[in-house]
Amino acid sequence: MLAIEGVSRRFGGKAAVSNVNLEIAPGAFIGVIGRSGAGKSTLLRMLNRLVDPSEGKIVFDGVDVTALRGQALRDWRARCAMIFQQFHLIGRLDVLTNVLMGRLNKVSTASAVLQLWSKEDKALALSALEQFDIASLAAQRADSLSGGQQQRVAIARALVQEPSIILADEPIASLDPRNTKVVMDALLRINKHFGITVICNLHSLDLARSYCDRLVGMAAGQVVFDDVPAALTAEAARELYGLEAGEVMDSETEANWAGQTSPAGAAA
Ligand SMILES: Nc1ncnc2c1ncn2[C@@H]1O[C@H](COP(=O)(O)OP(=O)(O)OP(=O)(O)O)[C@@H](O)[C@H]1O
Repeated sequence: MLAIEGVSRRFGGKAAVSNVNLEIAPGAFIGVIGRSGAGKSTLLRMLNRLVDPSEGKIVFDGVDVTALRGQALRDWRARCAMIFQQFHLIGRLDVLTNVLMGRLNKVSTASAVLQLWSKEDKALALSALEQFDIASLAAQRADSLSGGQQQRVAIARALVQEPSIILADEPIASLDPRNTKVVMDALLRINKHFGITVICNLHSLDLARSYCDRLVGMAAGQVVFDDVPAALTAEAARELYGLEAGEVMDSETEANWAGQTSPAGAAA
């Protein structure tokens, strides 16, 4: 169980996240939604300690992760893998080596520096690529891949960390609709097949409703909605997004929502 207890983060005098309290059960697929600047990225970054809270605690299975230092903090970051909008691969290295970077925390410093990967690590990395139908790209330079392929490599790299949680910060923001579906399906597969908790910031409400089993809506740093997707009515979404509502839900979407009681369209 991941518990976020009274967590806030200020930058200067400005509160980016204010007194957030959430309990997240293992195996959940959570969509964090809300308008630009609502505090979604800051919340995710605090979970794996890229940003430290100004107040409050984050507790995972009884351990206060906000207090971790040194190797214990590195272990937590490996258990709480992060996927970014811009993939963060090393372009000049081949795909397999990029995935193996996810094993860095599991090997000795000497092996890591010399990139002496064991057969087992290589097999694991290849198998992760196979999960997402990109094993044939293993020897290619990462920067020769399409955006959707690069994001799948980033997801494979996260998977070989053997994480308990995957944090995805707008993972499809720079992808076209076809690659968006491929990448969201990959996250759903990780969630359903491996039981890994996924917490995903999403701009598109349709995707959030289709793929997630719980939506956390943020506004001005606070959680203002926390429920199953079917509970997010068009009216609640308009309140959440204010002037941005037109961008994230068109009139056709609103009409669909009116009669919809359960999420649809996601591939298992
Ligand atoms: N490192 C920082 N220094 C100063 N202010 C910051 C920093 N990071 C975030 N903020 C501010 O905190 C607020 C929340 O930002 P955050 O990026 O968490 O929002 P978001 O909901 O993820 O937005 P978006 O959807 O646009 O990415 C914003 O006002 C932002 O300008």
